[in-house]
Amino acid sequence: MAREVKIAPSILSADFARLGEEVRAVEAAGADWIHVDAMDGHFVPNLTMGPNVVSAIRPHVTTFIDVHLMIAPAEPYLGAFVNAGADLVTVHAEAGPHLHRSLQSIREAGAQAGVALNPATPVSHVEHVLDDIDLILVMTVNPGFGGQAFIPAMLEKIAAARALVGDRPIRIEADGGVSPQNAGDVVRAGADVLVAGSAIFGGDYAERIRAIRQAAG
Ligand SMILES: O=C(CO)[C@H](O)[C@H](O)COP(=O)(O)O
Ligand SMILES: [Fe+2]
Repeated sequence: MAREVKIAPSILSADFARLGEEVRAVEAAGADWIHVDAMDGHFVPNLTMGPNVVSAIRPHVTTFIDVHLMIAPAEPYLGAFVNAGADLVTVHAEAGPHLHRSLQSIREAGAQAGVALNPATPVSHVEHVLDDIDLILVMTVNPGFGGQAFIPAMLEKIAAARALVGDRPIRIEADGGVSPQNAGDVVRAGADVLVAGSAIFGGDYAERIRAIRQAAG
């Protein structure tokens, strides 16, 4: 089945002092989604943004907003991220014992639900929640920072995630170190959403998005 590949610039690498302008610019440059990385300084060793940043950027774009929560516990904040304007909220499988409950809360609040897997977490962790998710986010770096090198062993994991979902309408998102150099391999392995932060921000956004899309095939 041919899948339309979505390019999702991560605003982790944007200029935080000009976020409204930055999201408008990547939307105009051809971004399909906007990826928002929320980090809590506990689940990952970095602090970034919360629901107030999502509500601040929401009026600037019509683009689908994809929120990646690297926070534990996530449960108390799920409704706030959806109410702020997230179209999809992804929680980490490693972030707490009640993954199914978190996924139900996201959908009940009105957004699509995703599960993220750290590099060492097997895809079998989502086997029993496949009816409750819209996306599997395969971390292709260790979560916490932009600008890290893609972990090649994650190509096999993307393929395992694709095989696991079968015919279900579940997207597979690759997040971390994605660039024109590896986008082709990542899509051939089975991903259909490509997150890219450092490979897009800091240059000509349209040109960089086009290069990733072209490499994705
Ligand atoms: O979730 C993330 C880090 O935890 C980011 O989305 C990811 O790292 C994107 O940035 P880059 O493309 O620069 O790797
Ligand atoms: Fe992310």
